[in-house]
Amino acid sequence: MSLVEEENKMNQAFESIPVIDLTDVRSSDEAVLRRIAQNIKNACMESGFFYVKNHGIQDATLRGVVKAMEEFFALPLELKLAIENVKNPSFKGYSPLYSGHNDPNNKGDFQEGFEFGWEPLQGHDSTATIPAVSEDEEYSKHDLSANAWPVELPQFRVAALKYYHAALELGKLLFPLFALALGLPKGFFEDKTRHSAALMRLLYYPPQAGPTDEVVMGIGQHTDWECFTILWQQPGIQALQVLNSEGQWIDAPAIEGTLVINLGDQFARWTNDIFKSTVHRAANRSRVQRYAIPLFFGTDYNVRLEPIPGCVSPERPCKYEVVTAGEYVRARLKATYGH
Ligand SMILES: O=C(O)CCC(=O)C(=O)O
Ligand SMILES: [Fe+2]
Repeated sequence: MSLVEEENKMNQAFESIPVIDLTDVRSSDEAVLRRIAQNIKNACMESGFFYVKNHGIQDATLRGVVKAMEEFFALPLELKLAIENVKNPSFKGYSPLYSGHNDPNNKGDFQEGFEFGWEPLQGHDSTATIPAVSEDEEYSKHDLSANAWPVELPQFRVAALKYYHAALELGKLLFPLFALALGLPKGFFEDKTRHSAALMRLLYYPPQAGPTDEVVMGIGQHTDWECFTILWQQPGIQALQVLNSEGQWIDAPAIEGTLVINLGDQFARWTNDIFKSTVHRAANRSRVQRYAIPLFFGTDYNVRLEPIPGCVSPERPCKYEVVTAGEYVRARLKATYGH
C-alpha cells in the first residue's frame, strides 16, 4: 500500500501522544531499526508528535543546561539586552518578552529566549559535524555568524553546547528512522543534513497564574518550520498543547525522562502532508517559572523541499510550491520575528 493509500484509511483525530522506546536506536540490525521506524511512522502520520524514552542523553547534561538557563534568565535585563538578537547579524542571542509573534493574532509570546547554533565543543565527540554553510550567499549570514554568549557566565556556553551536541547526535540518529518510516533507503537524508542547520532555543516562561487569557500565550499557536524538533520540557508543569483535526487542544504533558519529538513544516513539505506538522502552543499557568528547550533540526539550507515519491498521486497532487529549506525558514523568521 502506498503512503497516500495508508493516509486515506486514517480518519481518527488523535487524542494522545505515544511514547516510543529508543533503547535499540544504535543497533546495526536494520530489522530492529525498522520496528522502531514503524512506531515513528504511525505517530508521524497521526499527530506528528511523539515522546522518546531511553534516548541516551545523560541526566547530568540536562541538569547542567537547566542550571545554566536559570542563571542566565535571572541576570539583570540590561545584561541580557546587551546580547539581544537584533544586534547580531544572524539573530542569535537573547529575545525579550513579547518579541516573538508565533501567532500573529497574539500580542506577542510571553517568553524570554536565547538562541544559538552549531559551534564546536572541545572534547566532545560530535565535533566531526561540520558547521552550517550555505551555497546561497543570501542565507549564509544566517547560519555562519557567531553565537552571542553572555560574557558574565562562561559556564553557560559550555553547558548549553554540551546539551546541544548531545541533542544533535540524537537528531542524527532519528533521520535514518524517518527515512525508513517513509519507505526510503536509510541514508536518504545523509547528504541533505551535512551542515547541521540546527538551532537551539533556551526558553523561559514566567508564571501566568490567574484568569486564563487566551490572547497571552507563552508561545502562540504555530507549527515548527524545520524537519523536526527535539523538545525538552520541564517536568511537573503542564503547558504544551497540540491541536487535533477536530479542533481540540490535546495536552502534551512533560513526562519525566522523555523528550518530545514533533515534526515541522519541512517534513510536511517533503511528504505532501502525509507526515504532519501540527499546530501547538504553550502557556505556563502554574505559579512557578517554566523552562523548555527546543532544538529545531532542519535540512541544509540549499536543499530543495520536494515531495518524496509515494506521497503524491493524481488524487493527491503536490500541495506546496517547491522552495529550498533556507528560503522557507527565512520567510518564516521574517513573519514571526520581523528579521
Ligand atoms: O515550550 C514549549 O513546550 C513549546 C515550545 C515550542 O513549541 C517552540 O519553541 O517552537
Ligand atoms: Fe513549536
